[in-house]
Amino acid sequence: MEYIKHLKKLGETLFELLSEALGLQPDHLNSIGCSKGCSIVAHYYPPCPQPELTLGVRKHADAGILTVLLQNDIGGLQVLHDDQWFDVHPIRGGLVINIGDLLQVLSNDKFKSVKHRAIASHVGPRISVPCFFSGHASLLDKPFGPIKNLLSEANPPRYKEFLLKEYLAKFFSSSLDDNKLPLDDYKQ
Ligand SMILES: O=C(O)CCC(=O)C(=O)O
Ligand SMILES: [Fe+2]
Repeated sequence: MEYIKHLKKLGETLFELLSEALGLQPDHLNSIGCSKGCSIVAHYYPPCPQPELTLGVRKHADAGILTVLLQNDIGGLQVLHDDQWFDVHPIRGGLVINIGDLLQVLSNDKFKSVKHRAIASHVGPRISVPCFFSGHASLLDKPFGPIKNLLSEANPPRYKEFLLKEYLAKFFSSSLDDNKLPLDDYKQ
């Protein structure tokens, strides 16, 4: 599909920029497989007669590395900042880029994953199409943790190394209980 081809190119460019922002060589994040493993999901939120009683998608941060989200013009996506929810107003032709938990780990907390949710609405349908970059499949079996070039005595690792397949299993079995996040087990 044409859109996927463009997404892959966009992903590579974003990871180049993010590498530079971390003070790394521009190809660093691409070279460790960050722009691979891209999966696309389509959400369809029908109009809701009682939106105050429910949510479209509950509060969460994306489990992967980076998310590129396309949405139609209905709106409903909100991000949490300083304990307040802010609407992410749709911009025609615009894409929303979200940092995921795994980029938070790779960057040793320099980049923070963003908590977000989708609220329900009387109007609709709302359609959103996130593309999740979760990394090359070969990353699944190797120890995963903050990028070593970023670490120093002044910037010690904030996470111990873990296996991605264990982390992903934890993420997908996590409950609605917000008090414990899948990454908490690896913080140090
Ligand atoms: O529908 C949206 O805008 C958000 C969907 C989402 O957060 C997700 O699929 O992870
Ligand atoms: Fe999400």
